[in-house]
Amino acid sequence: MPSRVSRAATAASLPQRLTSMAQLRAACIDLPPADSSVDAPIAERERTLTKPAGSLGRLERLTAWLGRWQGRTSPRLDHVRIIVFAGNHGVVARGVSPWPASVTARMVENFNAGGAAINQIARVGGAELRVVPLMDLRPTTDFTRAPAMTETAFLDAVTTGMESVEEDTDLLCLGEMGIGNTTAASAIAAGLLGGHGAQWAGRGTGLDKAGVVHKGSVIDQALALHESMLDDPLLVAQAMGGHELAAIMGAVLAARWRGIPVVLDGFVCTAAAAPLARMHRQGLDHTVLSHCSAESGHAVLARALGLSPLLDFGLRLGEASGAALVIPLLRSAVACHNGMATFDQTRISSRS
Ligand SMILES: Cc1cc2ncn([C@H]3O[C@H](COP(=O)(O)O)[C@@H](O)[C@H]3O)c2cc1C
Ligand SMILES: O=C(O)c1cccnc1
Repeated sequence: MPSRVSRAATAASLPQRLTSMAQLRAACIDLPPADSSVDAPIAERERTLTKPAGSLGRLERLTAWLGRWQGRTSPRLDHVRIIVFAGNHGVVARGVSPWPASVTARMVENFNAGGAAINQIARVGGAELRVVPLMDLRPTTDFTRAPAMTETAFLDAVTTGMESVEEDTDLLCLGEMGIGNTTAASAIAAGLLGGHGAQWAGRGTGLDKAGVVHKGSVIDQALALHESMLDDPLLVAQAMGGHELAAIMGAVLAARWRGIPVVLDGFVCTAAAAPLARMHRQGLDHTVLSHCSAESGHAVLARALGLSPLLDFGLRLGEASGAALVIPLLRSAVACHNGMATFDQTRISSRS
């Protein structure tokens, strides 16, 4: 049975540190598949458990998903890790967020002091939380004037994301903090999927109607400036993304190579990972989407990527808060699969 051992062997072909776009491109295209040998044993055990067949609905599908990406017939959630990547955005100078860029650093302090929403939800989910600030929170270039990142800065950020994924992780929940990053996320979505800024711009942290219109026009300026890059998903991420978004992409990619299932957070996190789905049709198959964000555009983006959100709670925070919120659901799925009695162990049978 292909197991964690052979997966460790494939991980060796993911470069430790990216030094060229060609290397990154190859890692995005030549992806390891799921371990489908665990599908039959998991389905077989599911059939024997003391419940009507299929009655745990999506929980059963989540168990099967965890098993095939972990390469385990009995999926485990012993080491659940949350990473929040933080970065700043030059495009904030264009007035696209009601909050100043300095809030990014203040929120990193808040995460480290345990005072943010994600700290509370992570504790409830029994998950370890790590916060990774990118480039000492130096902002990207305003992408209405030039590419957000040089190739080197982009590859460094992707590499940091890759390096942040610890090998012994059973489930990785990803999120971000970065004032202005809903503008970057909208620009990436527009760059990858088409459409004008107005179709992708949302309220973010609380813009009014006029603010959203302005944000849409800022995105249109970026799309016009970087038009020649729009047919290359990685260049879209470099030109209009951000450091923390590139790191999320790197972490999702590294998790794929290391046999680690991933929970994506809201609109920003989904947009950050989206280039991987454009590089490879199954590029996000090892991920689930925690929720549908209230940020307009997320439902459309999720549908276009073939992701079906687990929750619809009106969340619009980021910070991996939605991703962390579904950890108890996944723990419940695994607990049922691994812990329930089988019909053979009980006196329950389908005939009287
Ligand atoms: C206090 C505070 C805490 C946050 N936690 C996440 N975000 C969220 O809001 C930001 C994106 O929204 P925009 O593009 O409108 O700036 C990101 O940092 C995101 O994680 C926050 C925003 C604020 C203000
Ligand atoms: O859905 C998100 O990721 C989101 C929405 C609003 C603000 N920050 C993040």
